[in-house]
Amino acid sequence: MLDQAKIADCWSQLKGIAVPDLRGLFEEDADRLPKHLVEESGLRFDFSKTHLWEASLVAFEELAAAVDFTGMRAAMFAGEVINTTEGRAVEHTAERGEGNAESVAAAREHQRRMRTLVDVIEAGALGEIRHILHVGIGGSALGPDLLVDALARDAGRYDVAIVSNVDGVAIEEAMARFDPHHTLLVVASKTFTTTETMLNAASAIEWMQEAGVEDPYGQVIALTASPDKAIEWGVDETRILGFSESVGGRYSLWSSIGFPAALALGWDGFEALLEGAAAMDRHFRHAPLRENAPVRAAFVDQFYSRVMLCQTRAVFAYDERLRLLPSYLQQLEMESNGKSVKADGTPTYGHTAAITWGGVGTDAQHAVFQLLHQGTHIVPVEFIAVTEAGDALDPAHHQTLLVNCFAQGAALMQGRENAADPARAYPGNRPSTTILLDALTPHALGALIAFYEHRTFTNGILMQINSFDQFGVELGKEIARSIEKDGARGFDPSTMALIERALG
Ligand SMILES: O=P(O)(O)OC[C@H]1O[C@](O)(CO)[C@@H](O)[C@@H]1O
Repeated sequence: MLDQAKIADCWSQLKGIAVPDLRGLFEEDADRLPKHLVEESGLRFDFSKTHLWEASLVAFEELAAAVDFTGMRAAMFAGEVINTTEGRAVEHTAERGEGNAESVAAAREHQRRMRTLVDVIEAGALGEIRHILHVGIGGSALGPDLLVDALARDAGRYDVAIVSNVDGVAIEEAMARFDPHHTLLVVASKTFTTTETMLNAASAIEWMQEAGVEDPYGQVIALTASPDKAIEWGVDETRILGFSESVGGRYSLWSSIGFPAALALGWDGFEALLEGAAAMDRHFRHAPLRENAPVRAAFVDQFYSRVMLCQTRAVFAYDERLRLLPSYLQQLEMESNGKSVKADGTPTYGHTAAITWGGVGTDAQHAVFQLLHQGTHIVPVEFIAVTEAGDALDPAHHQTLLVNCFAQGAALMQGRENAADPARAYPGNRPSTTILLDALTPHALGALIAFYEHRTFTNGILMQINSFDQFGVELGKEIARSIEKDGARGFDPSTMALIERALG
């Protein structure tokens, strides 16, 4: 049983600590930078431009002890049922070889089948496959999409489209591009019941049938934790790649849900991704809290969200290959921690997940950075950049990209006074974190994504939230089903009028 009075005391203590000026923090402590840097797996996490200092770190360490952070972390890796509202263990790390032995062995067996299928497809056993049409949504799309877009854009192995939206415009675009005779249809759904995915999958089958593909179901691979449902739908058992129920949707890119990435990258690339994540798992498990990147990042998140009452956090990838990272993080962070009750069902203290938003640099500089520099909201910013260029053009491109990234962090902190012309003054003292990757390899991206997963989990623990359920998405789905079934009956006048006007 946690001591709630002690936890409340920790929060009061955190709120009572003076918030120093960022510029002053550097002036007062010549060693500030090394004290607020963590290096792991070719990733450098620079937390020095945030307002945390010795007193706040000590207070967060006390909070971590009060909420039994180490106990919760050990329970996750041991495969205990920490997703209590759904009665499940949380075992995405087993996919990377870190977890209880039985779950790791089960994950390895799933991976063995996945690898075989990658080889079989490469060998042409399913015909000449040129295109991969992956249909899935949420965690069954965002992760694979990020991986393929970041790592396989030049791999040239297959042309991959990840289609999620139920709006037919989305799948039509892929259909226009692909030849149905040479397309592998990958249906990704943990539950194999999600409306959007099942509708898109059915339309893809129709598209193949209309084009005269003899056996469209012979070109289907199902990625799911519900194999019975996939069989019922028409997929042959040999082409179903399973994964465990204890791997959550938004944590599932390491499992068979990552299949299109394994195809596009090749198995070695996919394995390197898993190894990078495993390296971050070990770091998260064993590094002391002060030197632990996901933990330090969660301290920063909690500080801005609950102490400074910032409602959002912004993530800017200064690398075109990571342009999908902000949307991936939106699901990971907001679906995990956007809750109002603690794991025990009682109301939470203060804000929970910040609203994650962002974009790519340098584009965002010419759009939203005005608000970051001079607006009234304080937004903790996260910059992600990569030392090694992703392009082969004039090095000026990459140099300009990096220079701009670092300049923005400096400008946010430094500010500039201008008493004579307030419109041109910058308050400064605005926080940012910078994550710098040596190179965007599968290993490094695996480590980066695992870092975000563990940071999200740590945030959940510090807030005493169960980060692994998502009941908030259910009500809207239920109402949609009821409208489909019964039409505009029994709703408020606004909803009924909309239904009648648009749907008749
Ligand atoms: O993989 P499935 O079962 O189709 O679910 C897709 C997504 O839907 C959600 O359940 C939310 O509606 C996500 O958590 C999940 O990633």
